[in-house]
Amino acid sequence: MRNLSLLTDLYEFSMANGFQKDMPDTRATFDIFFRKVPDQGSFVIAAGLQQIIDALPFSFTSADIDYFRGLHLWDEDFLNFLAHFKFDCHLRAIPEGTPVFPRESLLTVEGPIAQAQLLETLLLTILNHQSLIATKARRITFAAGNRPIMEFGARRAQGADSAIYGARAAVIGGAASTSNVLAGKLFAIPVAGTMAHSWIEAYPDELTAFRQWAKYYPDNSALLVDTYDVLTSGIPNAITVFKELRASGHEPVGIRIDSGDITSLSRQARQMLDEAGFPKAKITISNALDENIIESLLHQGAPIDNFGVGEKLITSASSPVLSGVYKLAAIEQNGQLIPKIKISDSREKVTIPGKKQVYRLYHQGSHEAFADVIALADEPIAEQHELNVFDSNPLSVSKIQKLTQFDAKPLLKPVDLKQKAVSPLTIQDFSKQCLAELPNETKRLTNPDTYHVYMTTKLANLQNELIDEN
Ligand SMILES: Nc1ncnc2c1ncn2[C@@H]1O[C@H](COP(=O)(O)OP(=O)(O)OP(=O)(O)O)[C@@H](O)[C@H]1O
Ligand SMILES: O=P(O)(O)OC[C@H]1O[C@H](OP(=O)(O)OP(=O)(O)O)[C@H](O)[C@@H]1O
Ligand SMILES: O=C(O)c1cccnc1
Repeated sequence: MRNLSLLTDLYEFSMANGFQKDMPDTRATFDIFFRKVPDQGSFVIAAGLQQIIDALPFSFTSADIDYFRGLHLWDEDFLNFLAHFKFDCHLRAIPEGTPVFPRESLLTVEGPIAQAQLLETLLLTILNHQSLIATKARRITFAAGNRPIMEFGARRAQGADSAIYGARAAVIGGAASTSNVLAGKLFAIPVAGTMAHSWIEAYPDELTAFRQWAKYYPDNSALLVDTYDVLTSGIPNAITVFKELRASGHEPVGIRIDSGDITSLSRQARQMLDEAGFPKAKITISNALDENIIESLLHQGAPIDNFGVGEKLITSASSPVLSGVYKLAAIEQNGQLIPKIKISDSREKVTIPGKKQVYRLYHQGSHEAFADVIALADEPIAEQHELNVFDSNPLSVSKIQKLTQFDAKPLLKPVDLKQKAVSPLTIQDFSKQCLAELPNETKRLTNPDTYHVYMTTKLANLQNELIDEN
């Protein structure tokens, strides 16, 4: 495992140095949340917690300390603190795969303020990346209906980490497999693939190339049919080889089309394969696909069985940033909890103070979620029969609402840093169950209905008091 303890911004160390001198006994609570959902969707799929767990507890080696000393920024007292501190931060997090909404804490850190501050950048880089890609993958898998998505993005990912952890996140978000072998090995994800154009180009002709492939992989014969001409060369040659395969006792897998007008090519390919006696041969499509193209292709009636999706998924190309932030919510001094707020001219940027819990609210006795509510951690929400709340969106009309006949499930759970990793496919299943609980209209790809995130009146009052005080 790599040591990522230095993967942080310099200012975190500069602040930690001052905190350690001015308030060594102060504990702090920080929240991670985001304000906007990529692609104007309504939810984000939380992902990345396992890699945060893998990176903790963090500590510094003597080589790190020597490096810090060479920066000439901090005194020996602080270097000594960095060399010897005992990690004492406690994390609570919403489990990976859960759909989460703006302003909700996905993860909270409670610990000595200097240590908790040092975690900001590392935690954000992991959660922002994986949650972004899991969310994009979920959009793409929704568009594809029940057709499997193969994640093909490694070559176009922004570097090795994005390829590896992006593949993990893509599976959490719904991809069935990855072509990325390292991700397959590291995370026990199914690996899958076809062939590249180089295979066909390397042989004297397309038919020979297909025959050679069928010889080595008689049961994995997904032939790439667009190197020369799909309809006059690729499909007829594939059909010839499929007949030979069948004669030798093997059933062909299918074809992949990677260019041209996919609707007309897949339609004609389907007809040719059916007429040749191969109605079960699958048609796989790739070529800069995303959720919009996939939705359009299926709307046009293209008979596609599988999708290979690379660059637009692994980079979340249409919306490449999830701006999760790490904000101080409270400090604890001399046994007293003091809620903290960040005020801004922009209403959207005013933070929600205090140590909090996030609840998913269900219609009583059902699995139908209708809203979330952010509460102070010590409010007994689950036991209440009636709840007065405000919309947590500072841009909505601030009107009190009375909620009744609900069941409330707390989402933030204590994180065990020793917990064993579970497979991304298991997390995908969990994610699907959580998504099934949400109202359908909030899951539309375009203009989804808002899923309300409320805050309790107690929390809203606290926020208003702190705004008035500051
Ligand atoms: N029927 C269709 N409806 C909507 N989008 C399509 C359709 N057919 C293809 N596309 C998409 O249009 C884009 C076409 O891109 P491009 O022009 O690069 O492809 P191409 O020239 O056919 O292939 P290449 O350049 O890879 O040889 C791709 O994103 C592809 O997925
Ligand atoms: O388009 P993506 O969604 O990223 O899917 C992966 C792409 O990677 C391969 O292309 P390759 O690198 O061979 O280049 P190409 O675009 O010329 O086919 C493959 O043929 C797909 O087109
Ligand atoms: O296996 C494939 O077909 C594949 C893998 C990566 C990128 N493009 C295609």
